Amino acid sequence: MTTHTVDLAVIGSGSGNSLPDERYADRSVAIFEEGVYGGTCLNVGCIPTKMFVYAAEVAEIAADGDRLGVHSHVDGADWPSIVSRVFGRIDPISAGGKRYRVEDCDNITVFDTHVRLDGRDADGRYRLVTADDVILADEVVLAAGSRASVPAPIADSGVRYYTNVDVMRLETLPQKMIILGSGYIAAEFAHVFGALGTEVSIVARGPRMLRKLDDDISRSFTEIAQKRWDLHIDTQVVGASDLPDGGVRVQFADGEHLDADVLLVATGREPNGDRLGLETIGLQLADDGRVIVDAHGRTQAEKVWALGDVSSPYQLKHVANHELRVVQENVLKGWDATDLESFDHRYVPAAVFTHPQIAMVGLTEEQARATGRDITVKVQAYGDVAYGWAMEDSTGFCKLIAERGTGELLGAHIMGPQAPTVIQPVIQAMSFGLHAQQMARGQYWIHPAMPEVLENALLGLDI
Ligand SMILES: Cc1cc2nc3c(=O)[nH]c(=O)nc-3n(C[C@H](O)[C@H](O)[C@H](O)COP(=O)(O)OP(=O)(O)OC[C@H]3O[C@@H](n4cnc5c(N)ncnc54)[C@H](O)[C@@H]3O)c2cc1C
Ligand SMILES: NC(=O)c1ccc[n+]([C@@H]2O[C@H](COP(=O)([O-])OP(=O)(O)OC[C@H]3O[C@@H](n4cnc5c(N)ncnc54)[C@H](O)[C@@H]3O)[C@@H](O)[C@H]2O)c1
Repeated sequence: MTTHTVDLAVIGSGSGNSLPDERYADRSVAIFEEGVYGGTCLNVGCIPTKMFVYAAEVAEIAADGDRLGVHSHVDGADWPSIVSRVFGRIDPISAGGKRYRVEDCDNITVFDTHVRLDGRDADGRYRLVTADDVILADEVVLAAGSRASVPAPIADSGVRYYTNVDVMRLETLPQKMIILGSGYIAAEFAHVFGALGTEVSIVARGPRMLRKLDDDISRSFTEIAQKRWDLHIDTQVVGASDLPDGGVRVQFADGEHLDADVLLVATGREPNGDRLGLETIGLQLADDGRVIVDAHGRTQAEKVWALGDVSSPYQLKHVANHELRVVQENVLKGWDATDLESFDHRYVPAAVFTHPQIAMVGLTEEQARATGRDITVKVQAYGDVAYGWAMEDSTGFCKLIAERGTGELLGAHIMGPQAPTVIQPVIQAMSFGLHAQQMARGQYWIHPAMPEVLENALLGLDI
């Protein structure tokens, strides 16, 4: 065992990798990464999925051409070439990021291994232990992310299953895929594989897909999903077995089963705090497994900070990055500084890059009603504004929720083409306190562009 002493230890190279910027040049820093350098978003999350999503989108548009008088069709997808294009672009970014830290940053040491905490030494420094090294650190940042959670009937069955980590590197496009789960990851991969030619079955334990979203979105999306994919709702999985042809069988509680070439598990993600030895420094986890932090990113152990999926209520990259910026400032200011920066979780937006695309910010209608405030709701169809009408869109809509009287915007939920882009002005309005009337009439809206769906929704609110 070799012992090293550093000022700061960072566990996780996702958002954590960005922490030591030039202002940290006079501090010695250890970065620990047990997986691929750069973390989930870059390697197995946001970035590769959206590269596949874009390819799927191109296939969708081509397949839809005839409806508009453009004779186009999809001859099939060259899956191996898509995979090699996607990872041919991503893998060098990961390798380059690691090389930069190892070769160009004199104050930084990268340990490419699992690490866990092991109490404190006699001087109060934190002990971090790997298979070969002991690292003593004055300060620690937990940025260890989350991992796919696999339900017991699948984990215990011993079948070969895939998660976001390996499904994007399949050698061939499966003919049939079962996706277990009906949240973000299920909706995005169903779109990707379905559009590229796989027969997709989705197994949802509840009555609808995307159940955490606003009811109108969840209900409408489920109706669309039922037409596009083989959707099994209210279905409990009790086991699984390998088939002689290399496929997999998933067994349901009602005695029915489904067979496919590939099983993708997309049933939520659990924070990695349980694998960090936090009990040795007196830290307990919240009931949902998150590391508990205050508004400044401080845990209950002095000079141990946390950010991103390991501690955040939002498992989103833009939130992990925001929390990183807050903790980055705060570590420089010092644990007891009176002017620490705070996390801003007031208006966290999110998007599901499925088909049609979905985006939201603020409260759902149900949550808004539960506040007891007098609310007004407007649902504006894409097809009733010029560009949506030109596209002959028949399913898209924008739902706005505001307070009657003040016009304060409380929530926005959009399903339709470019929803994650169309929603951005509402995020801005809510973040800067712009109310519905000012937002609708205090600016021009380019005609006939898609955001007119937002303008019309604002004007339709009964304030
Ligand atoms: C398929 C998928 C698609 C997604 N798409 C989007 C999207 O479109 N938009 C969006 O906003 N979010 C998306 N997300 C969520 C987003 O990827 C995460 O919220 C974000 O990456 C979390 O960043 P992080 O830095 O907290 O953790 P991570 O990026 O997961 O980094 C943590 C790192 O810590 C390492 N680690 C953990 N424990 C240890 C240990 N004990 N020792 C050493 N190393 C350790 C891990 O190997 C990991 O690399 C997606 C997630 C998935 C799975
Ligand atoms: N576009 C994006 O921003 C994006 C994309 C993908 C993932 N993510 C992030 O990653 C997180 C994880 O994604 P996800 O889709 O795995 O989680 P999710 O929370 O969105 O959905 C989990 C799904 O699994 C189901 N489920 C949970 N336990 C189950 C069990 N035991 N048996 C059967 N079904 C079960 C739930 O009912 C739900 O449908 C998301 O919450 C999101 O924060 C974001």
